[in-house]
Amino acid sequence: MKIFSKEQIYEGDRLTIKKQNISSADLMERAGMSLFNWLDLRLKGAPVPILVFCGIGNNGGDGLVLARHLVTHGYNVKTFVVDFSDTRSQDFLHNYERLKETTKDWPVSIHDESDFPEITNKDIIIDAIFGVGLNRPVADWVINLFKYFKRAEALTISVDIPSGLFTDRSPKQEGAVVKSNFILSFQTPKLAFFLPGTSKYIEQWEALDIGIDQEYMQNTETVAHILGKLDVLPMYKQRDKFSHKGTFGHGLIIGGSYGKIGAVQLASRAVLAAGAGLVTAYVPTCGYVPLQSAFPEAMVITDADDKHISAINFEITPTVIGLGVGIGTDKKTGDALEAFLKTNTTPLVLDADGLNIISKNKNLLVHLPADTILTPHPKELERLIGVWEDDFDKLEKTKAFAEKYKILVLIKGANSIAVYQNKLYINSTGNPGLATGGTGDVLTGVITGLLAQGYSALEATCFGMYLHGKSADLAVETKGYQSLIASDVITYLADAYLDLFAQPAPVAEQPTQA
Ligand SMILES: NC(=O)C1=CN([C@@H]2O[C@H](COP(=O)(O)OP(=O)(O)OC[C@H]3O[C@@H](n4cnc5c(N)ncnc54)[C@H](OP(=O)(O)O)[C@@H]3O)[C@@H](O)[C@H]2O)[C@@H](O)CC1
Ligand SMILES: Nc1ncnc2c1ncn2[C@@H]1O[C@H](COP(=O)(O)OP(=O)(O)O)[C@@H](O)[C@H]1O
Ligand SMILES: [K+]
Repeated sequence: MKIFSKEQIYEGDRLTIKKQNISSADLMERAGMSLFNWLDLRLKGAPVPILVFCGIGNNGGDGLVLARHLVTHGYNVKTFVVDFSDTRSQDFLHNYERLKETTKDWPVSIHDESDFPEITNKDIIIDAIFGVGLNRPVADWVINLFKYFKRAEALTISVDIPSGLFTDRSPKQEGAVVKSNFILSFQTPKLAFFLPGTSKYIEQWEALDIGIDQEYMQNTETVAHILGKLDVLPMYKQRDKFSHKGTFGHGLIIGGSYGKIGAVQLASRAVLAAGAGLVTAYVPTCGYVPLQSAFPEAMVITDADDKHISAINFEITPTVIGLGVGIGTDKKTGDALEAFLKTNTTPLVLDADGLNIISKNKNLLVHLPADTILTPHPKELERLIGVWEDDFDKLEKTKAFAEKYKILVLIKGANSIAVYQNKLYINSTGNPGLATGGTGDVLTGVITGLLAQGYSALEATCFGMYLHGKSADLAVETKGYQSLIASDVITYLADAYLDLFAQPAPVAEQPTQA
């Protein structure tokens, strides 16, 4: 699913108005109506107090349309105008008048803290104060209103975007954003919903279709995408009846050091579980017995050194190499990696200490083959690209870094983001059960295994992080968040694959009356 920028959203509105020969007020009516339908379906006329807080722009206008429909359908509504500026939008004014014509209960203006109304935890707050038009820091008294909402512990539903959230930067002040329980976002979610610094203001979101021009939606290229099942399904490669293990490539995992051989075992098992035909592990000698005993499907090549990789030499011809899991940062290993990277041309996935070694010797970056995949968690990323101001800045810096070296960077996190050719691919699967040692090693293995089968770097990364997260989502159903361990993510990969083609369960038939 595409994530449109603020400029693209405004352009979509403009084009829709033109092509469908409607007014901007008509489009606002649709937006407000879609909010009403969503609420009405759930509330079914319940007399719960609904407090609609409107700004003075078009987000506020949407709130006024919603308020009007709630009034005409007999809901218990109170409307407030948060007067943060004198410049009201045309469509706000139009709907302000319409609401006044509909009810004697006119909107109440809020100018400062003394005007804050009483709110209880039984009420519903509709937050239609700021939308995507927010372009400067919010005034202190309005931030106090956001905090007042939070203290009230009422169910809070935001229109389009939680008020206070920018579309292109993080708010400077903690608490300067409405803490939403649910966001009803027009047509497309916003990038801020998925970034670690701003996602804390969001519990759930849903995109409401307001009939923005389909051709525009389809043909417009966006920087960011959120990856769901429908996005990764077309990447899936079917197996030919006459295929054999050679068809699916040979993954080589280079890594491990004394005490960290398990990382290589996890990554190598994941290579095969993702579907590669063969896997070989390249480890220090101490890894030989544990790997051969615990994992009979793998072939093992050992380094001359017992505890650390000291030279990377092998006679096989792997399709792809996954390098770095458990490898450590011993000086010998650093030298071995440098010598290897200067001659290697095989496609590469780099993770963990493999990345940390490169961070200390950035001259090595120019030796990475094009489309090398780097899989840093945020701390590893910082060592590679330096510090950033906020998540948006981090993404810009990562884009520039990936472009400079013609590589792909997968930033791991609750919503992992792949950065490639100036585009962002945001994963939608996964859960906090993955916050346990070794799950990153499994991810490296999955991506290596997919590359081995002929998936492109972008496909292997997107499909790999989707499957990895999906596997964890399915695993927690029986393992729970706390007990999930990295090996489970490998076990449940099978279910993640099967789930790609699972049909939705049929709606249970209603028993017919005799
Ligand atoms: N075609 C349509 O009608 C549709 C519209 N849609 C809806 O429109 C929403 C965007 O509306 P919007 O552009 O009017 O901006 P909105 O977010 O309401 O802000 C209002 C104004 O406040 C100002 N301002 C900004 N920051 C400020 C600050 N810190 N403190 C004080 N003032 C500040 C700034 O104006 P400025 O003062 O800069 O001139 C800004 O313009 C979108 O989210 C969606 O809900 C949908 O219904 C689809 C169809
Ligand atoms: N809260 C979370 N929600 C979803 N995924 C998570 C969460 N925490 C961690 N992950 C995922 O788990 C993996 C952890 O990787 P990493 O930090 O490298 O761990 P390790 O080095 O122990 O293998 C990444 O794929 C990351 O995206
Ligand atoms: K809002």
